Amino acid sequence: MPDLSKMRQEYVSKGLHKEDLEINPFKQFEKWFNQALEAELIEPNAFTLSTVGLDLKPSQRTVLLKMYDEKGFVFFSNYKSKKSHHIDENPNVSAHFAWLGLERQVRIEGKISKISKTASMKYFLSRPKGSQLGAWVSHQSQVVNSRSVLESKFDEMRKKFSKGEIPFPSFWGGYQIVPTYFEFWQGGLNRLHDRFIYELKDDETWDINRLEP
Ligand SMILES: Cc1cc2nc3c(=O)[nH]c(=O)nc-3n(C[C@H](O)[C@H](O)[C@H](O)COP(=O)(O)O)c2cc1C
Repeated sequence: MPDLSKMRQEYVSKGLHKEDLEINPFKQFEKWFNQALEAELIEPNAFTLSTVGLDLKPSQRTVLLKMYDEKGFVFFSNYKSKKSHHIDENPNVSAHFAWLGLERQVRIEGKISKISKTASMKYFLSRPKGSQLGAWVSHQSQVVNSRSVLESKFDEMRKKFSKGEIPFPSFWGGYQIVPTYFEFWQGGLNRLHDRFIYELKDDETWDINRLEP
């Protein structure tokens, strides 16, 4: 095994200052997201979604952000997957974007719910046919004996839906995370990183505070 204790990245960015922050965390997210795009980071819209079910055991997985606005952050998934079972049991989730090429991370916490069927359908219809069929094929998070089972099912579905549009699967759709908390982290020299949190207050404005690194 390589000596991991010697792996050390010095963070050299100019830091994050309170006066540079947007008052609105969605605007701050947008600013950083655009910079992640400009920096051509790999899949900047990929984030880690954490859920906790009734068994209180946390679980994480990567999903892709497909839309965001000041209402929340949207991704799509199978509504019968492990994440969905957790979400049915407990709507409190967290999202984590690691933009390491910019020495940044963003943490978001909030409540999640399904988006409307109409909005899910609209996105489903915009997907490539292969992805649409993939949604039909996968009983996401269930055990399958072999890859060939999936490939045969894919062929079966392709034949079944060869004419016209592929119908919308009722067990698939979008989720929206509505944040109550954001943290923007910027790596700093000598491990003195900059961390700013935004917490939603009762009057719908956001409290901004710096955290120790
Ligand atoms: C880069 C990347 C992007 C992914 N995007 C999604 C996604 O948008 N939606 C999704 O359901 N799964 C996505 N996955 C797969 C999930 O990480 C996960 O394997 C799957 O959703 C099942 O998770 P669960 O068993 O916890 O429900 C992605 C995986 C990777 C590595």
